Amino acid sequence: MYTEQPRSRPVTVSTLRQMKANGEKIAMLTAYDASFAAMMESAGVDTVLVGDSLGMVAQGHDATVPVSVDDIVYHTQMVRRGCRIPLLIADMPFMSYATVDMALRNAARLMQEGGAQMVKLEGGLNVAETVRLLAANGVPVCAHLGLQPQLVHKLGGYKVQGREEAAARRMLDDALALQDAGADMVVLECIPAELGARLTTELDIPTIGIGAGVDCDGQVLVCYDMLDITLGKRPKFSRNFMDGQSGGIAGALRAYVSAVKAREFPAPEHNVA
Ligand SMILES: Nc1nc(=O)c2c([nH]1)NC[C@@H]1CN(c3ccc(C(=O)N[C@@H](CCC(=O)O)C(=O)O)cc3)CN21
Ligand SMILES: CC(C)C(=O)C(=O)O
Ligand SMILES: [Mg+2]
Repeated sequence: MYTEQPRSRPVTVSTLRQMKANGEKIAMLTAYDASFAAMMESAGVDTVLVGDSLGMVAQGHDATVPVSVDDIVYHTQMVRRGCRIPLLIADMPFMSYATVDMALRNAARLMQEGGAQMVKLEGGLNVAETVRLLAANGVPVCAHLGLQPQLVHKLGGYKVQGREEAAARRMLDDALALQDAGADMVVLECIPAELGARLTTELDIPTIGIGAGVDCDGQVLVCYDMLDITLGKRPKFSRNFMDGQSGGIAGALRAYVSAVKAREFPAPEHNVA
């Protein structure tokens, strides 16, 4: 069991860099309201993401596409009131960074109105210039490669990415371009574990995996999946942390943090390819 003392100081971008350097795994979860955020803080979660997955698990849509900037601002405000220690990241929704001007304006809203400390956006080379301008304006940025759920209507479904060597190489180029543009972190979603390991070795910035193998610098899950309250099917890469422990939701959150820190999650059965 993870028995470190709870943190007394807020997690920053440099804390996360230091964790990568020290080989301490980063535990991230999504949160959409103050109560869950507070429980995550108590459980030792390092960083909390107000994900656009809220469009699916909270709003009941079958994609993240309908989520608006107003929605993310509203949920980020709620999460902000629940926790002070974890680094607070807000997803930029579909079409909210279609132009650099829009990206700057909407990132400003997530930080100034929502209280986010970092914004996350999906894409590779196509968003590198956007990332560069955000970074130049003091906006910490988390990139998001592999499966990009906002592209579901182009992809035709939620599928594993980077299986072929050519696609893996393109993803590596994308990741290096994003890092060069000033990204502080990158989420890797639904890719072979070997590719997650390769990207983690090649990059100086921390990698956070979701269905990307145990060798990423950290892990993230949609909290509804790990608490087994997801509407419909839970992705194969998730695990029900309510199982095998008697501490309720607080226990499940602690079990997740502990399993990530101990490299026990994800296990080979959670690998996607
Ligand atoms: N509840 C929930 N969990 C998530 O992880 C999540 C969301 N919602 N919404 C936004 C995106 C969409 N994501 C998804 C959604 C579905 C699969 C999925 O069904 N994957 C298949 C394997 C993929 C394949 O067939 O190649 C699976 O069985 O897990 C994966 C990621 C990840 N994110
Ligand atoms: C699954 C994570 C990485 C995400 O982007 C979300 O929750 O929206
Ligand atoms: Mg998202």
